[in-house]
Amino acid sequence: MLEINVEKKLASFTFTFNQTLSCQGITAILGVSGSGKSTLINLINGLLKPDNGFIKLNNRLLVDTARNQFISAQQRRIGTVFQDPLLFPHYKVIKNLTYGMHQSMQQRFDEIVKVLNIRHLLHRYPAMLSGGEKQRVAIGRALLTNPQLLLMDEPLSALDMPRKKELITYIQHLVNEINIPIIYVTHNINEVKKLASQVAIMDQGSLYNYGDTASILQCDYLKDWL
Ligand SMILES: Nc1ncnc2c1ncn2[C@@H]1O[C@H](COP(=O)(O)OP(=O)(O)OP(=O)(O)O)[C@@H](O)[C@H]1O
Repeated sequence: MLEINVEKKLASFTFTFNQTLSCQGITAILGVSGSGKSTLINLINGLLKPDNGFIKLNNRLLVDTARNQFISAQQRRIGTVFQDPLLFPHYKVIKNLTYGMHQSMQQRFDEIVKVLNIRHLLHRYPAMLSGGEKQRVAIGRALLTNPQLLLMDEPLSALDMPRKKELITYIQHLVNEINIPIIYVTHNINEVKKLASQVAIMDQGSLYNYGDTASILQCDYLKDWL
């Protein structure tokens, strides 16, 4: 469970978000460009500090401005997968995967490599991978840090349509087989339909609506998106 009650002044508005996310399966954060989706992700993973408020993950305080408490990004036990996979170019895939691996994940290495279908890539350098393969390695690297929560910020946006479809299948496997809660940022409603159990709609820096996918897809706001 992720409890969020934060404010942050941005260039064109003050970002506000006050909602507890159950984090069962995949929670999509949906909104147009500039609505504050990445700001939310970066407040959760500790790359940004709120001006006011708190965030708690499974009852663990990550930040609380009233108590002057701020847990660093490295200590949050949250993995983030960005639009750009950002692998170390001079390390082979295997070293990219094991670089920040948590000790407890050694016995799950094979399982994660299998789910993401990256075993045949382990001894290649990132330059020898396609965009979709790089993104699968980036997801594997994030999972091997043993996070309690995985954040994905538009992970498909740099990929062509066949690769998008392929990666969606792998993300679905993660939820079923690795059993990790995922917060998934997108402005693509088809990705929401395929992946998400819950959806939060962001609009001009505020939470517009939050609920299970079937009911949120009915809301007036999304009429023009369908
Ligand atoms: N560090 C910052 N300081 C001030 N303003 C910011 C900062 N980061 C983003 N903004 C502004 O805040 C607003 C929300 O940006 P954000 O990147 O969170 O939106 P987004 O929904 O993720 O957009 P996109 O889909 O284009 O990535 C934008 O108007 C942006 O210009």
